Amino acid sequence: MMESAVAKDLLAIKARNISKTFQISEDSHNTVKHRLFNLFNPPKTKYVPALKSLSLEIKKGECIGLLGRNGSGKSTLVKVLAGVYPTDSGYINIQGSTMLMNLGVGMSHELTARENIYVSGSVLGLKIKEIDAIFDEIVDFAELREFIDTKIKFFSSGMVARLGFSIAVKAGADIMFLDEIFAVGDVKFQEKAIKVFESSWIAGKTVILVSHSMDVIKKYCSRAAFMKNGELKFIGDTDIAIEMYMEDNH
Ligand SMILES: Nc1ncnc2c1ncn2[C@@H]1O[C@H](COP(=O)(O)OP(=O)(O)OP(=O)(O)O)[C@@H](O)[C@H]1O
Repeated sequence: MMESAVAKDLLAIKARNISKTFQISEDSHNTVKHRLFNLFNPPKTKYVPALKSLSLEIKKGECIGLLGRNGSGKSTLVKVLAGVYPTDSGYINIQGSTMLMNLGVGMSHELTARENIYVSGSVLGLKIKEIDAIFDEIVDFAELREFIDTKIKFFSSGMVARLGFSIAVKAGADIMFLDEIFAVGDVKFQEKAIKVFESSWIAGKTVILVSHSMDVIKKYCSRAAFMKNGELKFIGDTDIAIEMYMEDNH
C-alpha cells in the first residue's frame, strides 16, 4: 500500500479510489401511443460514470484549482467531497468543516431572504443565536436590506447569488469548495467578493476552486488538478495542469 506523503494532521482532504455513477432513466415513451406499443419494453437505464476511482490529497491552507471540460466531473467531485452526494465506493477523510458554494444552490425559492439566511445557516451547523449575531452583516454585505422579507423567487439571479455569497462569507468554514463563484453579481459586487476571497479565504482557509478562468487559477492556486471523463489525469504544478486543460480544448 502506498503511504501518504504528507503527515495526516496536515491534510484537509484525503480521498482514495472514490467512484460515483449516476443512473438516468431514458423515458422515450412520452405519448399514449408510445406507451401502448411499449408496454413490455420498459424505459432504458443509462449509467453515467461521473467519477472513476479517483484519489487525491489536499493540504490544510492550500488553494487548489480544479480544471476540466464541461461534464468532466468537477462539480460531482466537489459535491462528493463536501458530502452533498454519497460515493458508490472509496474512502474520504475530511479534517474540518466544509462549505460548498455555487451560484444560488441551496436557496429555497419559496422562502424569503430572511428565512433562507436562517435555513442555510442551520444547514451549515450554526445555532439560531449564532445566525442572529451575523444576520445584519449578511444583509448589509449582500446589499439586500429592502428585500429581506421578499420571497427570493422574485429576485434576479444576481441577487440570489449575492445572498448565497454573503451567507458563505459570514458563516465561513475551514474548507471552501468554490464552484465558479467569480461570476457572482455585478462588477461592484464582484470587486467586493474578490477582496473577501483574498483577505479571509486565501489567507486562512483551504480552498478548492473550480474555474474556467485560467487567470483566476494562475493567480490564486499553488497546485491544480486536471480532470477528463471522470478521471483525475493530473494533480500538481498549476502551469502543467493548465497546459493539459488547454490541450484538451483543441
Ligand atoms: N445529478 C445528476 N444526475 C445524473 N447525471 C449527472 C448528475 N450530475 C452530473 N451528472 C453527469 O455526470 C457527468 C459529470 O458532470 P459534472 O457536473 O460533474 O461535470 P463538470 O465538470 O462540473 O461540468 P461543467 O464544467 O459543465 O460544470 C456529466 O456527464 C453529467 O451529465
